[in-house]
Amino acid sequence: MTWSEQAWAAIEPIYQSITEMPFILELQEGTLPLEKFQFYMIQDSAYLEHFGRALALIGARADGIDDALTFMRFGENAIVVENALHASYFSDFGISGRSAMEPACHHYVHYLKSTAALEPVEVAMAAVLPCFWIYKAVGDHIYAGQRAADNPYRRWIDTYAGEDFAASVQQAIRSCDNAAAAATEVMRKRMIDAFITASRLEYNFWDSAYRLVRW
Ligand SMILES: Cc1ncc(C[n+]2csc(CCO)c2C)c(N)n1
Repeated sequence: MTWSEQAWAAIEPIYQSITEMPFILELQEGTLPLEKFQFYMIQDSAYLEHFGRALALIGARADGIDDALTFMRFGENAIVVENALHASYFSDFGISGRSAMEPACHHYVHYLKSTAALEPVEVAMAAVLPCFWIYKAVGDHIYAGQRAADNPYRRWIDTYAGEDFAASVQQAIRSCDNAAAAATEVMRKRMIDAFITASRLEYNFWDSAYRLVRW
């Protein structure tokens, strides 16, 4: 079993719970209350900026030049996506300006940034992988199950079910598998633990948006 197969098996129950969350079900049906989507978008905008910084830091710390370039490009892309959000969704969904991070976003972002800065780089790579992989799986899941033709959240769904995104996800998985193959068993276990923690934080991010959890 490859490291990534092992990692996904470890978060399968978390992924299953994510697909059953009201936020995801209602996003798929197009019935998610606007206020909850707005909360999510505002928090995601802050998330993307800091996630981009964490990715760039992992790129700077990567052992090989290929991984350095891969993660620097991921970092750039996260900020480009953030800018695109501001340019399109924010006006479409009546959101303006930047907002402070609420607890779930704050926790997730700071977990990623401290891991990127202070943990071994392979652990940091594993910590950012759920962001790619869970979004891909959730995007495909929602895309396959959507019925409402006039879903107001359709563009969001299309973003993560697209081909370009699929290629990035494969690349992120490959980088982790390569790093794991060169690592000790203890390090591989630490990578799995980081992958599980970040997956829990993904769950929390959506759950807190649904419940509008503020400080
Ligand atoms: C909380 C949260 N987690 C993951 C993503 C997904 N995501 C954001 S940027 C990016 C690729 C970076 O190059 C991916 C996969 C998100 N939007 N919000």
